Amino acid sequence: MSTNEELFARAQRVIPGGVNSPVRAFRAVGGVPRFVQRAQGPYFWDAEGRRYIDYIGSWGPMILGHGHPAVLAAVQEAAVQGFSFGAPTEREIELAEAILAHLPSMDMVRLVSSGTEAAMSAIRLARGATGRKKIIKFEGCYHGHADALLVKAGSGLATFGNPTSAGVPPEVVQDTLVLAYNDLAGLEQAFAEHGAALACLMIEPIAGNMNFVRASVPFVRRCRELCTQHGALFVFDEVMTGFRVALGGAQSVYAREIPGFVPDITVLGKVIGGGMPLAAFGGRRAVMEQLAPLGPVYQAGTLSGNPVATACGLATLKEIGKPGFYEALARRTQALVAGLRQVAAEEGVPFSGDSEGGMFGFFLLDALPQNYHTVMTTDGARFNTLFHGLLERGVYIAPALYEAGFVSAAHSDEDIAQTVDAARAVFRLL
Ligand SMILES: Cc1ncc(COP(=O)(O)O)c(CN[C@@H](CN)CCC(=O)O)c1O
Repeated sequence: MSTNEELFARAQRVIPGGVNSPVRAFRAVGGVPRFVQRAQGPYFWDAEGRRYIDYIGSWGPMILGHGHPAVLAAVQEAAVQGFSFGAPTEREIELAEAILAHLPSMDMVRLVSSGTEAAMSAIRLARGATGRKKIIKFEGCYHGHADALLVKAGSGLATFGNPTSAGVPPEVVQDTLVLAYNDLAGLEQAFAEHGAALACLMIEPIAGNMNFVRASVPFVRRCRELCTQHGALFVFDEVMTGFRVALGGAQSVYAREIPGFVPDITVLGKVIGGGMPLAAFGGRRAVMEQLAPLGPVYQAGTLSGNPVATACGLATLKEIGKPGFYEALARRTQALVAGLRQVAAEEGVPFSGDSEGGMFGFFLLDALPQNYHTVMTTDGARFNTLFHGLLERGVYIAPALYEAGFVSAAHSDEDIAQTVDAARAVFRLL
């Protein structure tokens, strides 16, 4: 049996950074990544046989926990029928219908293989449907690694972006405007100056890539109003929040406060694939029918709507659609955050936390941040001590202070209690 350290050394010889996605390398927190051997329910076991309570769950997809029997059976059955055809299947229709049943803002949906692909395609669709080039995104929101979205704020926030990655030519992001999250004044200014040229505004409604920051209701309402007024499409990136915070996604949470609220395009991923490579984007029929083969906006994918992935997603959606699922999940997630808040207070550690459905976040700050700048005032060294202290005690949270956490239906009250006890011991060290 190889140790995590041996596997990491071997991995780094053949895979850049030893990982296939950067956050897995523990570079923000230091130390050696845990190589997962197997997972079941709320747990995974690493290469050295150690068990962890898993609060990442593949960054959101594993809402049922690992190895749910009904999902496993559906995947096994689909695999026997065939891995991939490059031809239409009934199951893709079933999954599309299941998604649309819960998201009344969408008349049609296109299945793809990753959130990046879905977000990238949504941008192209918005540009094709409006005939406009400029887009708005927000600092701290992550929409995958498509070139036009790897951008940080320009010199002044309300200026067009600069690439955040080598290999992205400045001209590719020159039409991307990066604004401050929850900043109404900046939003008004951007639309006043650029409204007629805007194809879309894309936002993470609850920003899980800033740990857990909610767009305020007034801010979402104003985004909706300004997009409508200026003819720009309002794109909700619900790759993380879709079917995670509620059966109707974050858009259903905002619709409770903003009567009749709907985005124009929704980007989905993670939960709808149940842990397999599957994502989607959808919206009103008039917009979606701009897509090839019907319309002029090209978009394609060899493994789009993959028969095994769609079986996994369908079985997952069937389970989470059962009565009481989200109420129970939200209760347990709230209990986790409340427990952490309690022990942080007992140990005198600054703490603020929030959750919606099965998604949560917390900050070693006295108050919940409203934007990226405030999130990044967190004491990184203190977070890293917390991260490793929990890891040593068998609790696996995100290896970065700007990432969210996820509770599954498989996490028990005992798992939550064990996590809070571990946190109490670590808070004592901070
Ligand atoms: C709101 C949102 N939109 C798009 C994406 C990109 O999805 P993927 O291409 O990684 O499937 C993501 C991906 N989330 C990260 C977690 N912060 C995935 C983890 C990783 O990059 O390894 C997302 O959170």
